[in-house]
Amino acid sequence: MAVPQQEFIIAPSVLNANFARLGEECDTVLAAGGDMIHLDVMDNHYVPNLTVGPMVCQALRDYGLKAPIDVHLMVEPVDALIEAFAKAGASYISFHPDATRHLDRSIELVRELGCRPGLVLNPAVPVASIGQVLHKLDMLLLMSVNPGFGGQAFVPYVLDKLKEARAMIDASGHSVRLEVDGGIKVHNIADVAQAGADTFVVGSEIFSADDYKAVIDRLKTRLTQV
Ligand SMILES: O=C(CO)[C@H](O)[C@H](O)COP(=O)(O)O
Repeated sequence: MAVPQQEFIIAPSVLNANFARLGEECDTVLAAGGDMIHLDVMDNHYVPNLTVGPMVCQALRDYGLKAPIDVHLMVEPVDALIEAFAKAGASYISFHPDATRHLDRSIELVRELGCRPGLVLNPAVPVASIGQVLHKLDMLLLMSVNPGFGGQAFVPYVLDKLKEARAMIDASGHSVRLEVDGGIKVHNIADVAQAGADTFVVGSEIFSADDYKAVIDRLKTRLTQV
């Protein structure tokens, strides 16, 4: 049974935000039309960069952030940080299958802790590799850059992976969001949506602009044309 196309969601990645005033940056980007905050957690081990831990997620909740927080764990191993981010107010918690020894158990852990589980596939990892656990997910995130840094160019072959993932999700009959992350811009978001994505992580395109609302309006206008 096919699942109808879900509404489009823009998830601004705060990787390129001004971390000295992160709470205000989140307020501004949400007021500008962002739907949820995407938080990139990097450990200088799974990826060659180091960002934030659960304290920052908790600080955003304490600051008053009500929007969903979409946590992308680029860490290895994952289970201890799944627990810490669940306690710190994460909404979605997504991680990479190759960062845990017990994939099914880690997915269950996210669910047991009251969060929405997601899996993240790097560009070269086949979509079919997570077929057995697709029904357990709320999110499948396809990386369209090699993870670790904002501002990289979209990897073109991920368009075909999105089509494959969309077909797999629709055929499964389960409601799984199909998120894409890396190199999403005004000029390519429509093609990426056409390929099947419904949730778009956008970092530098928004945070390098003076007017976040103008960029998000342009992204959403492109989506209305799909
Ligand atoms: O996860 C990421 C990198 O690992 C970032 O979320 C992603 O790259 C978004 O930034 P941009 O839109 O600038 O590509």
